[in-house]
Amino acid sequence: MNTPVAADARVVALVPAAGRGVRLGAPIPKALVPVCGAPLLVHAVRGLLAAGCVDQVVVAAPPDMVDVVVDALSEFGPTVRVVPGGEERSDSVRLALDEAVAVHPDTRVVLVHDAARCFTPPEVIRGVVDAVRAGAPAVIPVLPVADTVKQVDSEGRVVATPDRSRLRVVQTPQGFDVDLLRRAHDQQDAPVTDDAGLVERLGEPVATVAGHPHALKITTPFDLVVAEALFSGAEL
Ligand SMILES: Nc1ccn([C@@H]2O[C@H](COP(=O)(O)OP(=O)(O)OP(=O)(O)O)[C@@H](O)[C@H]2O)c(=O)n1
Ligand SMILES: C[C@](O)(CO)[C@H](O)COP(=O)(O)O
Repeated sequence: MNTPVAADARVVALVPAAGRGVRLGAPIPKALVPVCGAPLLVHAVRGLLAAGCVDQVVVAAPPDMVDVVVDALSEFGPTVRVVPGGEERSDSVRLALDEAVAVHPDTRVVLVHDAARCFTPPEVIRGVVDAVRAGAPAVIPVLPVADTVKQVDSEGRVVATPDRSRLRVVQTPQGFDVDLLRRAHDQQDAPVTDDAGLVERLGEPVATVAGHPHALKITTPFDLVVAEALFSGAEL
């Protein structure tokens, strides 16, 4: 554990939103696709700020659509900055981190939150921030696995059945001590699907807190239907 972070230390949320959304198959980048009356990205930023523990948001936008994203987020004013994203998700995170640290060198806690998890409940966001503030250098929200999971080989043949009680599904936001996240990204040597994965490669501990089914990642058209059904009546 690190020393607890001062209660007034700056918390910045990085929002990678530069993906194309190939699996969703929409004609525009996924972060700009409307759901429940607003683009995914707008819901995601609104949710972060509504949690009451995030001081600044830095969004990584599709590089050819920075102006459109700035426009879509204009309601939030200077609390939200937009930078061009990169080729891979981790590139987008690194570029947003560069911006956050350049603009606010006093940042201590960094969240990394998928635009695609746009209905993440505030208690999940607060749970992650509280755990980092308490001294955990890396924190991820997780859910237990409901199905049996098999490991297969390249031909699709089952090679193992991992013990389900030790498996977790990982969500965002993932929270980090800023220096650890910087170090993890500076030393990235192979592709990775989440930021905690980079921290694990450094041999540093990653703590877990409770995730929530509503923090689902909108990935496919089915997920969009689920999100509309779950949240269209909600006050967003
Ligand atoms: N180069 C990239 C790729 C992804 N992301 C972001 O990372 C988050 C999680 O990625 P995912 O849900 O896989 O989005 P896409 O990469 O857009 O989806 P797909 O893989 O279907 O194209 C999304 O908010 C996405 O916008 C990003 O900022 N930069
Ligand atoms: C970061 C993440 O949401 C944790 O589950 C996930 O790994 C992102 O994966 P994607 O393929 O970039 O959506």
